[in-house]
Amino acid sequence: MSPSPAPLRVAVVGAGAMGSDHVSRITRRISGAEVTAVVDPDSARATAATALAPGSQTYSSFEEALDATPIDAVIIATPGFLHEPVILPALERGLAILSEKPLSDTVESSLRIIEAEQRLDRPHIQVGFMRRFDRGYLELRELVEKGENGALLALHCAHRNPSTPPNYSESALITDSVIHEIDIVPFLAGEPIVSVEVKKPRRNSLAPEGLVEPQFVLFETLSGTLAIVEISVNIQFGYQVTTEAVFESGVASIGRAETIQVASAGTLGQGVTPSYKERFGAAYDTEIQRWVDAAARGAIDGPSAWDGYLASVVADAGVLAQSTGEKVAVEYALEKPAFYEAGASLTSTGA
Ligand SMILES: NC(=O)C1=CN([C@@H]2O[C@H](COP(=O)(O)OP(=O)(O)OC[C@H]3O[C@@H](n4cnc5c(N)ncnc54)[C@H](O)[C@@H]3O)[C@@H](O)[C@H]2O)C=CC1
Ligand SMILES: O=C1[C@@H](O)[C@H](O)[C@@H](O)[C@H](O)[C@H]1O
Repeated sequence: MSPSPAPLRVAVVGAGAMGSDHVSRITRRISGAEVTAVVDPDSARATAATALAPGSQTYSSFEEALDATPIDAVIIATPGFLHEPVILPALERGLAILSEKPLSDTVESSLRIIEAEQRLDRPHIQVGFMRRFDRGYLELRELVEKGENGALLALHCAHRNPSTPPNYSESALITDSVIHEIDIVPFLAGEPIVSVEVKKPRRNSLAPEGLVEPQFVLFETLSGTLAIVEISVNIQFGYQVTTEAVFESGVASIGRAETIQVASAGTLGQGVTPSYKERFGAAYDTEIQRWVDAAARGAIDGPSAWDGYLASVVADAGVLAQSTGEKVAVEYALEKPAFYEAGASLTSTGA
């Protein structure tokens, strides 16, 4: 029997909500990888996360970790505007990279990242659009592809968070939250988003002062499928992400039955997941396992930096639509480079 390959040595950069969740995931549920470095300038957070991964060390910067210990791969879980300063040195060293969504906070930064990546021999960056690994979304996409119910006409999407973290701004509704629908709508429809419009109903008085939400974001795809997204981020009751798809001869819905339904004492009840960690727990596990397995063979297996770039272009248009109230056309300045075509089983969105 040949010996099993050495585990992938992973640095997790950013040990907040998502980073510490990934540390725990890799340690407990993922095979073929181990967390060897946790990077966070907040030493209490770094220390708490290393406690989840026996043998890992804390570092206050990515550079310090790179100098101190061998690293094969990096998970980037800092706020979006801090992804590029980690991605660029990681690319220079040829590391496998899992960047949490968004790829970066601006189109310009996303462009710099894809330019730098294309200097390498193949894609190294996978973006954390985990919905592409969620069973419900995958089944819905299969239904669209089979075409048995006719063409996909429309998507009703609800994206509901119980509350917002500090410093959550109006543009974050698009760049931090709806960015998931910006990725998943083309994934389901098989074609790119071409316009975006934002409408604002009566404001939720439970939202922090100055935050105007909920909002309704209307996307149109190339052949005219409409996706309407309700984004509510202080809805209190729990975390809920649902989609109803309207076909020519049928409807399909996902996301309403993540927990057991109980009929008792004259009521029919069902729990609601408290956060994204429970709602998408299985999807994150699959995403990270497939990223690790792909890294071992020198590949990615999921949304690429190109998908991250496309999402940043749509998000930009969405933020403009928030302020103008007008329909904004999405202009993609680049054609998809051949570099991003090869071996990308989950990356094709037709753009
Ligand atoms: N895929 C998903 O469903 C989710 C993805 N995310 C994404 O994960 C990323 C992190 O978000 P959260 O964990 O919610 O944020 P967070 O605020 O909880 O954690 C961010 C951490 O980064 C650390 N940090 C700041 N500067 C740093 C630096 N230079 N080097 C290393 N660490 C640094 C902070 O001290 C903090 O501990 C974001 O990109 C976010 O969009 C977040 C939640 C869910
Ligand atoms: O990515 C996530 C958060 O950053 C974002 O703030 C939430 O709105 C999303 O539901 C969650 O999946």
